[in-house]
Amino acid sequence: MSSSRTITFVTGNANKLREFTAIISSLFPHGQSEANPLPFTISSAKLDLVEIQEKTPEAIAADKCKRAAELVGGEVVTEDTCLCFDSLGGLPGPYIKWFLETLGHQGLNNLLAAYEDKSASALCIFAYSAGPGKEVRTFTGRTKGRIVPARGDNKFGWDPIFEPLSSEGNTNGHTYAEMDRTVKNGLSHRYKAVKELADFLKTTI
Ligand SMILES: O=c1nc[nH]c2c1ncn2[C@H]1C[C@H](O)[C@@H](COP(=O)(O)OP(=O)(O)OP(=O)(O)O)O1
Ligand SMILES: [Mg+2]
Repeated sequence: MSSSRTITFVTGNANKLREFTAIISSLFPHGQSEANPLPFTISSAKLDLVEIQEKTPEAIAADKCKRAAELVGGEVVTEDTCLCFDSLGGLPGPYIKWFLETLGHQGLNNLLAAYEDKSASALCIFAYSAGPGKEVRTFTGRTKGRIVPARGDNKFGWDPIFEPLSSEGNTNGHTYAEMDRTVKNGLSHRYKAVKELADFLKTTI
């Protein structure tokens, strides 16, 4: 496949795009050339797509991807991130964006004040479609951790309040926000989902 193949990542979130680009490049180390390690070009479209209200994140992700393919008229990926609190039966889940915007880091901690169990998981679902009307595939990654009072740089969403379990990798007890980018990008929910996506894309080259 020539490098004219373009996959468009449709997202309104610049941080997601930055992490996705870093992670997927690391997963195609022997692509076209050192300068362009990917066997396709990643482009991005900064569109804030409507997200339907559904219980399963896969259903939300698949619907968003289907509409992205129609808008772009070609090969697309979209991504949905959930933050699931075990004590709350998985909520806020796909609605974390609005909970974070409204409550902030302290308010999210407060939601768990009544519970001893602060465990949570970060869930990432990438969805891929080859084009308008084509089947949507989803790829899921989950990293387990717990919700803590904010620590580290406040640069990306709920990173300061999510401390991955030490069993997830070389965490040093750090929150996502306290980690070097390369450490987060080696153990994150996003890394695991992009790994699945990359394994699939390798079968399409
Ligand atoms: O690794 C992450 N570390 C910290 N926070 C994160 C991460 N990944 C997503 N987030 C935040 C962004 C948004 O507040 C919510 C997910 O909502 P979500 O709809 O998937 O993202 P979005 O609307 O910002 O971008 P998009 O246009 O791709 O839907 O969690
Ligand atoms: Mg969104």
